Amino acid sequence: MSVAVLGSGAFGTALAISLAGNGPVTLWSRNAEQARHMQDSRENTVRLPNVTLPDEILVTADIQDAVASDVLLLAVPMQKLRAALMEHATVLAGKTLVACCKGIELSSGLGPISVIQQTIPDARPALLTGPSFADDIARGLPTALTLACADGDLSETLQTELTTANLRLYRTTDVIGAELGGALKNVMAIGCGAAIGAGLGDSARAALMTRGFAEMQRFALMRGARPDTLMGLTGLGDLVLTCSSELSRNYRFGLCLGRNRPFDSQTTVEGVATARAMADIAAAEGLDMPISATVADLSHGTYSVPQAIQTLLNRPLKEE
Ligand SMILES: NC(=O)C1=CN([C@@H]2O[C@H](COP(=O)(O)OP(=O)(O)OC[C@H]3O[C@@H](n4cnc5c(N)ncnc54)[C@H](O)[C@@H]3O)[C@@H](O)[C@H]2O)C=CC1
Ligand SMILES: O=C(CO)COP(=O)(O)O
Repeated sequence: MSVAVLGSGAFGTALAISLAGNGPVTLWSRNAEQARHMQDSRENTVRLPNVTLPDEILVTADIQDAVASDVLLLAVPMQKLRAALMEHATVLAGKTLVACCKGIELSSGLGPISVIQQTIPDARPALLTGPSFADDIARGLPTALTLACADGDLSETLQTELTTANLRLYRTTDVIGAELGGALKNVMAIGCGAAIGAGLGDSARAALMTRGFAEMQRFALMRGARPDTLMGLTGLGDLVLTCSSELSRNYRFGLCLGRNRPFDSQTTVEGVATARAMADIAAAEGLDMPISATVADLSHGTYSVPQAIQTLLNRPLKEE
């Protein structure tokens, strides 16, 4: 089964490198100059520097090269997924499309699988998610991920085909749970980064992770996820990783908020839009999600860090 990756950012490049151990991989970039540079220099100097691209990777800006493959991995940010799909809707029709993004689309409140279903109705959608830094994958370090697909047979095929020497895939048919585990942990990572950045300490971070996880589960159950899915790699696993490592961009964004320092606006921080989407949906559904709402206000500049702390500490006392 041949594989192509659409999107040559940090994650797309890392996945292509790992998959190259299984055979030829096509890595598609929307930027022709960048594709040429990567193909010649054998490096993604912008998003994943200091890692050599194996010879098995063809980097191209020609979408026809990519859609010749059996499976297409979509490694673009969540808020860009719909535009990317719509731009190439004709050639993506009927394809197996594996979203690799983590987030909720702000304009629709939908996750990646639903966005694929809306834009390419006859595609076969799946999702690859879970705790993994692009840098770790690219360097060949061991990583375990979740492959989610509502079609059990396709799920097994993709699990086999996309497992590599350092990527171990677990499968699930709970696509809603898998989508939300990956999306919502980014919101909590921002909150934890802000707490550490503001000097609130590790105990505060543990409280935010635990109560944040309760919000993630509440939200996921409301949207129809299976109760145990978020206990796995896509929920708890990814929450632990991103709330405790400075390799996480969401966590680093939070650190900057907590320290009242600027953050590079070119860096992908999925949790900002997802926090807003999550807080808005929760409010509409009457769901109690104080940490998510606070992170949304903090990320969008409505709250200062001291205001956020006061808001959370002054809430009425309740049972755990
Ligand atoms: N970097 C990481 O360690 C991991 C990232 N992810 C997820 O992967 C997704 C992508 O993240 P990164 O690759 O890290 O981001 P990135 O910022 O490094 O790269 C994003 C890429 O998407 C491309 N892109 C943006 N809009 C596009 C469009 N309309 N059409 C085609 N290409 C477009 C950009 O040119 C860029 O190459 C995110 O949802 C992220 O949460 C998941 C796991 C790990
Ligand atoms: O999703 C990730 C790790 O699983 C990457 O996290 P960031 O997007 O915060 O860097």
